[in-house]
Amino acid sequence: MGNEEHDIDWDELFGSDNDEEEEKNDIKINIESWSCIPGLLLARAAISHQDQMTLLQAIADHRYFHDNADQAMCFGALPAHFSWLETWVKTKYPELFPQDIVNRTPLFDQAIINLYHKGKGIKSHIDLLRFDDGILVVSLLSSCVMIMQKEDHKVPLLLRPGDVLTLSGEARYEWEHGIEEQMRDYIDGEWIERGTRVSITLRKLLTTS
Ligand SMILES: O=C(O)CCC(=O)C(=O)O
Ligand SMILES: [Fe+2]
Repeated sequence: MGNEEHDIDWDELFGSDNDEEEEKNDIKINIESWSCIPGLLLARAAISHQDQMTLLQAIADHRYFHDNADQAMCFGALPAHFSWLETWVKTKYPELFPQDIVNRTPLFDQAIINLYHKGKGIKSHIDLLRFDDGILVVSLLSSCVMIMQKEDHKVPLLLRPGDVLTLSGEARYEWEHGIEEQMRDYIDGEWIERGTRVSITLRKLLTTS
């Protein structure tokens, strides 16, 4: 009997410090990058389901999309329901930006909340140069395919609810990003039906001194 007790693998039952290490590594494995687009990173399923719901609830409570608007903006100190994302990046996902960006304070002082009804998109563009380097996009509610484009080189990215996309350097300044107007997206041999999508884009205005 006593011997059996010694056979129990307590680490397997209750986890060990090593498991915690592995979990941390898992998070890093979930960040995708594209060698052809330096500065583009995609943290998969980075926002918990609960945090996604809390963000959506805040967006509903603050009536960002009142009067049929499909876009709203916040400037200056971000409201608490978005500003936690700054601490979240700095503490949980600092590798999403180069160090000089992640260390700046504030990391972001502008938010755009976009509502895409099914089938809607956004024209291919590079974000205005009055915004600094380092842009973060949270996807909520529905998947869609975003197209990264530089000259005739197009790279499709599947964005799912809870994914966090970051753009810096080449990805921010040299590649356009856009979302086609279509009801469904074809990617990796699969059709993915669109629904209503909400995104939160966080940026930092350039300081003009
Ligand atoms: O909705 C998105 O995923 C991107 C939004 C965007 O590119 C922008 O507002 O500049
Ligand atoms: Fe953009």
